[in-house]
Amino acid sequence: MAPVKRRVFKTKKEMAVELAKYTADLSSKFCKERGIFTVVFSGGDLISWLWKLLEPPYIDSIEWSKWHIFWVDERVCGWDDADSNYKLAYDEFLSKVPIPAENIYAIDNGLGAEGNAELAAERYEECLKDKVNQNIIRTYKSSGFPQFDLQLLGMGPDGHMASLFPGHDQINEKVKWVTYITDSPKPPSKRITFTLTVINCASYNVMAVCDKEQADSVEAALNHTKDVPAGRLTADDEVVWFLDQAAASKLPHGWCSIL
Ligand SMILES: O=C(O)[C@H](O)[C@@H](O)[C@H](O)[C@H](O)COP(=O)(O)O
Repeated sequence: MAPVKRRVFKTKKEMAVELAKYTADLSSKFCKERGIFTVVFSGGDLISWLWKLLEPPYIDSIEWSKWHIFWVDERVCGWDDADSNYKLAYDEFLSKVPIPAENIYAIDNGLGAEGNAELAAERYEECLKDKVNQNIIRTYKSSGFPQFDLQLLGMGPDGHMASLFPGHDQINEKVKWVTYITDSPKPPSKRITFTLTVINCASYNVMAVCDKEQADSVEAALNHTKDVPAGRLTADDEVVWFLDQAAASKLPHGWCSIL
């Protein structure tokens, strides 16, 4: 199994600087190896921690035209809705980098606006299958499941990741690539989400978490003291938890290096 690493930073700023370096290094590796870099975003605070990529040297050196963007989860709404993860990423990040519009794979706008979670999940899974057939997304070994190069994830205070919530059944889905929830404890209630199998097939998984509200769940996930969805995160090559000191504050002393 891939190693699970933890990196703890004094400030969110230091974390963002290292997160940018980590992402840029992987971009350069995959662009060189395959000429394509598949990146999966989550919603929440994660997007705001990508600001360093928008500055030199990264803004000028990253091969943006080779990036392909997907979402690990999305709220079931239209693209212009204030809840939309696509809108958040577009406004704060995607509108500021030259990634071709055709390389950005958002939820179906019409189904989102209609609030049709089930069909929106099916349509997003079809989109992923299409990109596998076009060799844009790789597949994981012989499983046929999609394998993304890098997923940038966040975790809620209850230990959820993507839209896989504690005590909800979506985490047990083994066949589908994308599923849906209509009673999400975190608003809005309707969401689509990658399944755990798909999430764990990724080559590199980053879990970025800040603030003390998440500290108990960080401890539970990393020490496996309680079964929270984020505690089940693995990857093919590497999982790295990027934490600020507050989020890491419940971990045993000396367990993490403070950078
Ligand atoms: O659509 C969403 O709400 C997100 O994708 C969700 O899974 C998020 O990553 C976590 O809830 C952490 O969110 P925060 O970073 O805002 O705490």
